[in-house]
Amino acid sequence: MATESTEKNVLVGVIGGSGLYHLDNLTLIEEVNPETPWGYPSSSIKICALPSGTKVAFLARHGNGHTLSPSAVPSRANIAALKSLGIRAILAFSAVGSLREEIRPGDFALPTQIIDRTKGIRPASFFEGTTIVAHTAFGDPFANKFVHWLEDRVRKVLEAQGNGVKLHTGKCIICMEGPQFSTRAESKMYRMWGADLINMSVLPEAKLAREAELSYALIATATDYDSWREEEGAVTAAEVFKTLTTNAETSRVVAATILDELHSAALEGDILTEEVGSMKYSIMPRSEKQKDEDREKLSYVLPEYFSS
Ligand SMILES: CSC[C@H]1O[C@H](OP(=O)(O)O)[C@H](O)[C@@H]1O
Ligand SMILES: Nc1ncnc2[nH]cnc12
Repeated sequence: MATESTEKNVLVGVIGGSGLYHLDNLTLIEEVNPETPWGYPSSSIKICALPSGTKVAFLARHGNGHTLSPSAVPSRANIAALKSLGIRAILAFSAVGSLREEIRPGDFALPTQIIDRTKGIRPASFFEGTTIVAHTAFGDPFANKFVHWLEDRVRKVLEAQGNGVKLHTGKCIICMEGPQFSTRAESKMYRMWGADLINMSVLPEAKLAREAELSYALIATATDYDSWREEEGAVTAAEVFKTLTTNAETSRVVAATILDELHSAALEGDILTEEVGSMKYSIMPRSEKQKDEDREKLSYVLPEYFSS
């Protein structure tokens, strides 16, 4: 399926979260809406050109017009559709709550760890429902080299902007089911567990990107302090919305500054090859009990292993 890729030469996909429904300074080339074996993505994917001519793909996680709740985001279709376009790296954005005093609303963070508090209602594997079993390594849930590559670049952009937005690195994000926010007790418990940030969207997105052998990193943009601060009101959507617009503007500046270089890095393959080949020993060996139709389905995301 990665055949369209080199023709289109779109190597970097951006997933926009709450508040981030488009990027700046892009010329729309075409909108595509691939039907994958897991259905259609959240919205059509916009293939756009940066001022340099470099192409990137943009997908709004909750759909255009934010019609999909976090539990209803068709993450398998999203990741499969991006892979089918030839994407190698996904830069995802997310509005998150902060579980630490020093991560202030308006700050950005690059998490390196995840705690899963989703409730098992989101399909979280391409192998689910097939006769093929795979156990994907997920100890380092984000693409280490990619995250490291982003650190200096994102920090520089934020410093140059001069609005005092800080970048926090090496943080742990907890992904809850939602759509309701956490109770105060849960919020405090997550802090005790060592979580620094909270959202409702990084899973199963990150797991599926890894299964599809795509490099995935998340820029977490803090909107609130969740509900752990004794003297303060618990988080509300109204509070989140207050910071969402400014965070989205800053995210667009970050994207506009780094996407060209990210495309070059993906082309050269130096930082974004870590995940390629990672599924080779995760998939149980071929057996006659595996159904051909399942192999065919999986060839959409992993043609390297399942194309006959
Ligand atoms: C709008 S508040 C909760 C909502 O915001 C985040 O969305 P995203 O990660 O797509 O930016 C969070 O994960 C929740 O889905
Ligand atoms: N406090 C919070 N909890 C979960 N997801 C969020 N997204 C933004 N703020 C959040």
